[in-house]
Amino acid sequence: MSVISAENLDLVFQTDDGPVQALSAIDLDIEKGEFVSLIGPSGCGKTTLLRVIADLETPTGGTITVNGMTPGEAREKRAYGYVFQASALFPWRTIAANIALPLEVMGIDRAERERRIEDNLALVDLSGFGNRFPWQLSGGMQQRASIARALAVQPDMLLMDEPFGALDEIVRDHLNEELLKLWAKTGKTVVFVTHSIPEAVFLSTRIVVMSPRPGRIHEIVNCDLGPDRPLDIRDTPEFLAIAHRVRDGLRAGHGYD
Ligand SMILES: Nc1ncnc2c1ncn2[C@@H]1O[C@H](COP(=O)(O)OP(=O)(O)OP(=O)(O)O)[C@@H](O)[C@H]1O
Repeated sequence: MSVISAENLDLVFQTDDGPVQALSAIDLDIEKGEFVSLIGPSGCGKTTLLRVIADLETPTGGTITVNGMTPGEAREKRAYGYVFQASALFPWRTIAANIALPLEVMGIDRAERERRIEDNLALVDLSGFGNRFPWQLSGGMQQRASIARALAVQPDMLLMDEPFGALDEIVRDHLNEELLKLWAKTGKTVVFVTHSIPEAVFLSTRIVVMSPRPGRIHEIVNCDLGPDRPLDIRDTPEFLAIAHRVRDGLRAGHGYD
């Protein structure tokens, strides 16, 4: 069974300047354990699609199921963790208390909360940083903490909206490697929004190339580089061929030429 199954999905926002068609005729199936990136120019509907999956927006046409349920039911069952572009950690709470917050809301007892905090801090290589405040950590560490927070609710799926977009190249490379390891270790399904072709090719099993006005899927590119991907795989002909194909798809979708 697909973890996410969208059929003929449409979303029109009503604005003061008239209707904006953010998504048009989206057909997409994502299987358990896949790492799928959404890539495309600004305004092509990547975030909107992620928000529809997360039940933060309601489509105006078509159907979508998440784990066989409506997005609303899946949200209630905590089927996913959401990681935003900025870490969205509460500055007045320590890292541990930030991770604990959704667990408190879920009514999970203190001992289990502490166990999950420790386990997930270890998973993102932040053991010992639980008592720090977000502002005491670097941007990359804050993003790792927000990944730990998303994982602590034990979701089947991670929805990540340009989580590393604001970080410098070297930190981003490092976090890409860490995320890949985490994905291999946990087997979670990941849906990942990015503007970066190398990031999408490095991380994904499939890349959904979107085009704007209205936001639609232009092409889906398979990325069969295998699970073992050191950073220097980016210099191999196989990697460059996939990157080339994604770039061609983005160009064609743009309608420049
Ligand atoms: N709440 C909203 N109300 C009205 N229009 C919206 C709303 N959210 C998004 N849009 C519009 O829908 C379209 C798709 O936006 P979306 O943020 O999904 O694109 P995106 O591909 O994620 O862009 P970016 O890469 O810049 O983040 C854009 O034209 C945007 O202006």
